[in-house]
Amino acid sequence: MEPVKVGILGLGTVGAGAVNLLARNGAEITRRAGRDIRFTRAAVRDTSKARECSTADIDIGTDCHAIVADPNIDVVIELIGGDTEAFDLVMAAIANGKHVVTANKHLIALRGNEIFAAADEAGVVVSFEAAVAGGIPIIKAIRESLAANHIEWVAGIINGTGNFILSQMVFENVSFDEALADAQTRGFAEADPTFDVEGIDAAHKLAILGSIAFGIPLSFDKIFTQGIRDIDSDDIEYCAELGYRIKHLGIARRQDIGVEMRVHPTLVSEKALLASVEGEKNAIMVYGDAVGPTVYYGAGAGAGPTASAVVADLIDTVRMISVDPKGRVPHLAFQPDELTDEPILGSENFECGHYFRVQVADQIGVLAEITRALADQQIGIEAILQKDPPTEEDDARVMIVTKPARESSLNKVLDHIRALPYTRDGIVHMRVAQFED
Ligand SMILES: NC(=O)c1ccc[n+]([C@@H]2O[C@H](COP(=O)([O-])OP(=O)(O)OC[C@H]3O[C@@H](n4cnc5c(N)ncnc54)[C@H](O)[C@@H]3O)[C@@H](O)[C@H]2O)c1
Ligand SMILES: N[C@@H](CCO)C(=O)O
Ligand code: NA
Repeated sequence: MEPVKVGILGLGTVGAGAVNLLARNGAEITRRAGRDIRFTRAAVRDTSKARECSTADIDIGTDCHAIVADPNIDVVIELIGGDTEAFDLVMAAIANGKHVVTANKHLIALRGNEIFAAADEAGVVVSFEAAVAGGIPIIKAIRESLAANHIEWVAGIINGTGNFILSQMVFENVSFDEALADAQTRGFAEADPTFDVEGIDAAHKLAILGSIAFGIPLSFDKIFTQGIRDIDSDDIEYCAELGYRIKHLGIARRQDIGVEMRVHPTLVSEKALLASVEGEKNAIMVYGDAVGPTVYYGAGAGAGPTASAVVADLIDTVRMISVDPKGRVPHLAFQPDELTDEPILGSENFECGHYFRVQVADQIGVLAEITRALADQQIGIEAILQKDPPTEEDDARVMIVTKPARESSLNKVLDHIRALPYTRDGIVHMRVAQFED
């Protein structure tokens, strides 16, 4: 049989990784796919630039549009990133009847609904395993292996750069900016690293996870998103004393009234599995009603791990080229006409434990006032810690971890505390993970 001919858009970290991987494992990949796979064309910005892969057998040019229009190309791999040019190219590839593999979570999170509708219409497949948690097979796990479950929640560390920075701050005493620069040098960070530190990249990935877990359309713009920039090293210390690590998590969770979709710094019990995930590693927990909690751990970024997912998608694509489109795994796990518009809840409806730090004048009765405010809202206390602040010696810092409570109730407590005469400005609030593993 003729080899499957593949065109690659972009030969950066992931593109070069994919070329190297196919070159290294080509014979074994053919045994799995049932056909030879060849990278025949690639488009790059600068043809004179040295590449991290051999390009001897690849026809290299600068015109992505020529590749997506080439009748000799069966599959297009999009690895240029972004949601503008990449969108036009993916849509053109689909219109030309080509299957597409992409690692671009930004593109899928923002434009996936349109892309999948066009792909279904054209009878082609758009695969995106590499887009969420790089090499960890989380898309396949949720879409296929857990397909019999009612999925109740998904929670995970889904940005390697952010987790790397937090690990460096805790264990190496490195500053935020130094750790970020290190992550950039190592090739984990996005082209625009604010996507990593402000939680946007994690929100892109959570949009995809929530959609395939719950059967809802991609809803990136409704995700509550906070990054890691404002995490204070004092809170890292206090939380450690209380038995928690601060991790940046993406959480998608069902409630009776809708779906929570949130990305934020989260206190995780130091005994929980996610607490021990360090550096650029990712880990995702998925809770299905039949299977219970499951965990997926591994490299969420980098050339080799991401290429692992890209090439696996390519093999899957080759295997199903001859399959009736109606018999293929649906792009968003549920049949396209079975997606439901469940409400995505605002933060006032989040239900979880809460951590807050308040600085007060150190007077008799202050702590009693704070705990009374919590009791008035029926919020239980999990732990309390009191410390002297680094400077103002007549003040005290009080840190409280609550039992799970609706955030609107917690906000009433914080408003009450803020209005007390002895409360200083700047209450710190973070949410606490409440899942068991
Ligand atoms: N690096 C990772 O660890 C990782 C992991 C998962 C997903 N991703 C995603 O994979 C994609 C690629 O990431 P990367 O790390 O390889 O980025 P990269 O910056 O290393 O490579 C992208 C390449 O595309 C080229 N390019 C951009 N526009 C082009 C155009 N119009 N024509 C030709 N070439 C063009 C750039 O010059 C660059 O060489 C992104 O969507 C990224 O979010 C990356
Ligand atoms: N910048 C991303 C790359 C993988 O998607 C991260 O750090 O997780
Ligand atoms: Na993946």
